Amino acid sequence: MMMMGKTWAEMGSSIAGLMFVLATLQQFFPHQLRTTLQEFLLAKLQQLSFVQKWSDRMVSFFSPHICITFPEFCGYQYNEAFTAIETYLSFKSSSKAKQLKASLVKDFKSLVLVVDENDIADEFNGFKLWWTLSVPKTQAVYNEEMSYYKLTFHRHQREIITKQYLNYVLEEAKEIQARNSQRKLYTNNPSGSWNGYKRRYMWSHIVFEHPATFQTLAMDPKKKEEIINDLIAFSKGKEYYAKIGKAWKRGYLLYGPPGTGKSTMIAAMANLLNYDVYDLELTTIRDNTELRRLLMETSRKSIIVLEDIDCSLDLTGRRKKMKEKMEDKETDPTKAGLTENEETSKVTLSGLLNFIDGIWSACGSERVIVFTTNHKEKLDPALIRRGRMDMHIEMSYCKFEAFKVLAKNYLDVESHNLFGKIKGLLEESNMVPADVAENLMSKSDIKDVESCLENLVQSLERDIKQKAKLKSEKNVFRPRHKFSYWVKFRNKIPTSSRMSTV
Ligand SMILES: Nc1ncnc2c1ncn2[C@@H]1O[C@H](COP(=O)(O)OP(=O)(O)OP(=O)(O)O)[C@@H](O)[C@H]1O
Repeated sequence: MMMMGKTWAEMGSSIAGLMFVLATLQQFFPHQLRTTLQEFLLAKLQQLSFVQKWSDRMVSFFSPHICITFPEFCGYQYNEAFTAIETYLSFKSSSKAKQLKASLVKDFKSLVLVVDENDIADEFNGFKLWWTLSVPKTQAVYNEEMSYYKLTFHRHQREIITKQYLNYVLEEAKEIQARNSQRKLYTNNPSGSWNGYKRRYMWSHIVFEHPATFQTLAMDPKKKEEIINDLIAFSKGKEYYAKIGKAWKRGYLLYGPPGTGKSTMIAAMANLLNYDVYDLELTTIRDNTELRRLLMETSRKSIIVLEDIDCSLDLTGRRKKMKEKMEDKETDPTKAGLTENEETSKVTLSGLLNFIDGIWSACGSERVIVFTTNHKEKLDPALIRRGRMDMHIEMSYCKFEAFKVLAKNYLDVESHNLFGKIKGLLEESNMVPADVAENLMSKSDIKDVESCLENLVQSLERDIKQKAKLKSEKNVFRPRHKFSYWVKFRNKIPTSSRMSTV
């Protein structure tokens, strides 16, 4: 093998040498001589490449080993086999490895050691095999090179490795992932920051640790049950979606005033389904192509969230407004108050529609898409029609059933003599769960149920008074414009009774 390596190295340098001579010839020799010499050298070069190609084939023919590679990406899509192998190797071989990395999982309860080596040996049914991790050395712009795992084994074990060992690795990885399940919260990097790096940097992530569950979510219990059932049916619906010929994904539109629990609901969904969350910031995305690439790089079993969709992108009026702004400021984006990304973002409504249910959206499955908005009426109907956003969920003001959940969460009480009064006040007021929760939070370490509930009663009473005051102010006739009011008023007075000047 050593000899073979030496021969290859020599052959490689001969080829490089010939290439150099060819390049030099072009500069210094007369045309006639140059052509003859060039033809001669090219023929030599072809002979050498031919020999090298055949020597490669001979080596692979006589080598007793077979290699399988598992790249990090297949096209634009993340290769989940890569992650599975990474998980398997990290946890399996940590007892033998000499270099380890430590990290904490599950609320600092346990320390996990993972392998930090590029060559790992493994054994299966008494056979030896080797894994090698290859990582690109450069981070060039649009680097097509990517990380991959290479598995090498003896050709006699081909059947057992391809049919049994690889399945075993995937199953083990699943189990390890379930045991140490750490869900992730991803956010897309602004175009500018990922442009110069490898594709893997399109999303950044942290461990997702939001504690909200449907149990702690304050809302009408019937509505809550309906949503839970819908989510569970979706997560078990692989065969159903295949049977009806629909991509396995579902859209939810959460709408309602601020503080009604839309973000809390998303966290509860993720915790119920055990999915990762991708928080997509539309305003930093350059164009529809980038949007599609982001989608391609999400994993299955995930919730893709577009919060405050009406604010993130005014899909109809925004570009016009920007154009006006730019014209005002003589094409200087900074003077126009636009960020660099705003200036260049070209995500369109059709791009977004394609993202949700275009042909690309079917690549990768078991995905939930959630839009949130405070103003449903502002959204383009095409964006939220049934089929795209399958379920429209109104998150509303806190009523008694929702209050009971908050009282249980915050004060550990299920009944109290103030509950009756609170029920009545909640019916009359428009207080959002966030404000109710704020009142129920103890200001000291000791949970004083009585004073928390009293606080809430007072707040509700204030809220109702304010509501009544606003209503009465609205009812008073108020001209929109003082001048027009007086013109209107004057016109109502008969001409005869108006003062006239002679
Ligand atoms: N329905 C709810 N159940 C339980 N807690 C809630 C609920 N609504 C609000 N809260 C509490 O209020 C806080 C703010 O709520 P959240 O961010 O989920 O509201 P939101 O509707 O997403 O608001 P925004 O529209 O401003 O983003 C939460 O951290 C949570 O503690």
